[in-house]
Amino acid sequence: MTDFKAWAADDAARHIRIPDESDDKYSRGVLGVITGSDQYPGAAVLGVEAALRTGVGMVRYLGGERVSSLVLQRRPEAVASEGRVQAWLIGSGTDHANREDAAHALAAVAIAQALPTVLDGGALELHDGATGPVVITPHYGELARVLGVPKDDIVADPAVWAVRASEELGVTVLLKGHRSYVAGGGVALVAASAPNWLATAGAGDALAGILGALVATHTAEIASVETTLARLAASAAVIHGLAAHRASAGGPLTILDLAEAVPGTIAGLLRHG
Ligand SMILES: NC(=O)C1=CN([C@@H]2O[C@H](COP(=O)(O)OP(=O)(O)OC[C@H]3O[C@@H](n4cnc5c(N)ncnc54)[C@H](OP(=O)(O)O)[C@@H]3O)[C@@H](O)[C@H]2O)[C@@H](O)CC1
Ligand SMILES: Nc1ncnc2c1ncn2[C@@H]1O[C@H](COP(=O)(O)OP(=O)(O)O)[C@@H](O)[C@H]1O
Repeated sequence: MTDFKAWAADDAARHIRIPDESDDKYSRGVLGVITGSDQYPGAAVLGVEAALRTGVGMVRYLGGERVSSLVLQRRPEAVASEGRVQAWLIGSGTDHANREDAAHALAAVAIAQALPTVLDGGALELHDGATGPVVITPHYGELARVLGVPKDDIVADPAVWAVRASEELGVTVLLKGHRSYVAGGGVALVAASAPNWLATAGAGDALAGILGALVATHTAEIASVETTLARLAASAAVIHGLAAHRASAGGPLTILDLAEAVPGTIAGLLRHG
């Protein structure tokens, strides 16, 4: 039985890259985002919103015309054209069964670039063709789909399945739930900072955006230290949970409220650990 280390606020605080005076938008990290679809355009908006509020040099959003337009309406800071990126976030708000859409073709090109990549939603299965370090962010139902096992098996022992999935697939796994289990690079971490109010549509899309930003701003560490992706994934879950608490204040929350709470959450972590 693997021992999971509890990942807390002070751990997450050590995984936030603070820009210094030599930084520019490229040196801070550019996150390429291929998310959303005509069926689920909101997922793209939520992921981009969360990534920008987590802190990144630039978000490059690549997707269909309608989704791009919604993303830009909400976040004119996003750049909707191809160019240099340091990391990818792919798949939130896409359907794994639809391999014909524009996003899928873009994703195939992206995963061949050997850059650190977050795979979510309909892109989880793309881990197979990826050439760089990958972190996948399934919920229990999605991990069951990816591994081809009954969802009840995952529900019965999520920690064991997170480790098994990481070993079988050769990726870092962030298995989402009330407790989120992370396994990869030989470490096993658990984050349990979120209120149950977070069980609401779009929460996972925001988590993927937060993680995408952390990954894009730590690419040198990811290349040199094998445990980095796992530590960033657990840190994203902690930031997500703490921002949910801040947005909730004991009551219901919306995901845009959560995203709005992310900068204050990070500032609090940097002040107090
Ligand atoms: N605003 C937007 O644009 C939004 C877009 N979204 C996008 O939608 C896409 C589809 O994602 P989805 O997970 O919603 O797929 P969906 O077919 O419902 O689930 C498949 C089965 O899995 C299970 N299951 C689900 N959740 C579970 C959980 N947390 N924990 C455990 N089990 C869970 C459940 O199984 P059951 O309960 O029936 O056994 C269900 O039948 C994806 O790309 C996502 O990004 C969403 O983020 C919403 C907001
Ligand atoms: N009961 C709960 N308590 C705390 N967090 C939860 C709970 N249920 C779900 N979450 C969190 O909410 C998010 C749900 O993600 P996901 O199922 O992918 O949602 P969506 O697809 O709607 O974006 C995950 O980050 C998960 O950890």
